This record gives sequence, C-alpha cells and structure tokens, in this order.
Amino acid sequence: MDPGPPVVIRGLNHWFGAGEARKQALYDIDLTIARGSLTAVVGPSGSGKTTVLTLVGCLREVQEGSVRLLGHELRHAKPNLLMLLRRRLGFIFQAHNLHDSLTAIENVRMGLQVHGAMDPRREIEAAGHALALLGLADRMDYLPANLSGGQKQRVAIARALVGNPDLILADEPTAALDRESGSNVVDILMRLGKARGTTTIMVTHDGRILDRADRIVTLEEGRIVADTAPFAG
Ligand SMILES: Nc1ncnc2c1ncn2[C@@H]1O[C@H](COP(=O)(O)OP(=O)(O)OP(=O)(O)O)[C@@H](O)[C@H]1O
Repeated sequence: MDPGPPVVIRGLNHWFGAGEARKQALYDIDLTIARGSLTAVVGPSGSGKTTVLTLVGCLREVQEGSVRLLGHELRHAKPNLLMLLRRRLGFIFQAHNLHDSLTAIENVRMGLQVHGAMDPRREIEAAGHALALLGLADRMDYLPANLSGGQKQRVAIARALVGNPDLILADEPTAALDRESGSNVVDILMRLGKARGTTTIMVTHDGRILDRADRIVTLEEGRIVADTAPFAG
C-alpha cells in the first residue's frame, strides 16, 4: 500500500511567548513533501525555518493546524506515539552534539541504540559503514576533540543516517564543510532518496544544495512566499 506523503502540513500556525510577549512565528503554512525528495527551506533569519523543522520533528507541540508525519497526526498526539515517530527520523542540527568522551564510531552507534538492543557486531558494522560513506573510514576511533569541525559534522551526519530513517531533518548540515565534503553529503542524501525513499527536509543557504534540491521552499516572516521545483519539467 502506498504510505502517502511523509509530511502533510495544513493551516499550521505557531506562537512563542505568552501574554504581551506572545508573538506569531508561523502563519497558515500548507506544505506536502513527496517521499524520497530533497526539499531545501530558505529564508531570512527569524523567518520560521527552524520552527517548521522542530514541529515536523516532534520536538515542539503543534498548537494550531495539522501536521501529519509518516501517516500520523501530531496535533494532540500522545507522548508514546511522538517517541516512536522520533525514532524514524534522522536529525542533523547545527550544534552537532557529539559526546566528547566517545569515539566517532561510538557516537554513530548511539544513533542505532534508540532502536533498542541489536547485535553489537552488527551495530559496529553499520556504524563503520556509515562513517566510511562519509569519508571517515580512517577516523573511526578518534575522539571529537581530535577531529576538525567538518569531520565532526560528518560524524553527526553518519549518526543521523545509520538508523535508516524515513525522514531526515537537517539544519544547515553543510555549513561547516568544505566544497568537496559538502557535495558528497548532498550526493549521499540524493542517493538515499532514490534507493530507499528516504526524504530530506533541510534548512540551507548552501548554493551547492540549492542547485540540486528537488524543491526550494522560501519562508518570510512566518509565511511561505515561494515554492519552486527547479528541475520540474
Ligand atoms: N524559543 C523561542 N522563544 C521565543 N521566540 C522564538 C523562539 N524560537 C524562535 N522564536 C521566534 O520565532 C521566529 C522564527 O524563528 P526561527 O528560529 O524559526 O527562525 P529561522 O528562520 O530558523 O531563523 P535563523 O535562520 O536565524 O535560524 C523568530 O521571530 C524568533 O525570534
């Protein structure tokens, strides 16, 4: 059976703060994301990009409107469902949040452990494969302190991919990467989209990604002001 689009957003509004300080961050967002696609979200600082990403990622409560994620409505969803859904997502956020006391491969293994116990040998194999995919085969046993900013970011990306997520949510994932590793990350995400149907939504201003994204959604002051598919037709 066709599982339908992984993300369907309708009439989404969001506010921060309370009382006098209450401020609307999103206005009436409608967005349907196709399975296996790579969507770039762009817009000026404060336009609501991260807010959209965190709502789709079950990291904030949906206040008004509807967000359907992998076939499940998030508004009023029970904590248990949100937890199960979060396990099907891969997060790549700016602050890469690696554990300083764990090596690269141990950090990537953490990305598998949310799924419950697995044969340790298989875990190590999967984590090693993900690191190799990101060009870090020779850095597996390094601690984060001994890796460059770009290498740390690639470890964080490997950790997001290792669990085979249905949807990857990324916030400026290539900002710390040089030209070649940035392109490599885009290649990997595009390949996963084609091979496994993995969907990616990514906040980015990186031209290397914008040139190749399936779709570019532009936000301004909490509203979608442009939605283009650069290569459609
Ligand atoms: N935790 C919060 N508390 C109060 N206001 C917030 C909070 N998070 C975001 N906002 C406000 O909501 C609006 C949208 O913020 P958001 O972080 O989604 O924008 P953004 O487009 O991701 O910006 P940037 O590119 O700077 O990361 C902004 O006006 C911001 O100040």
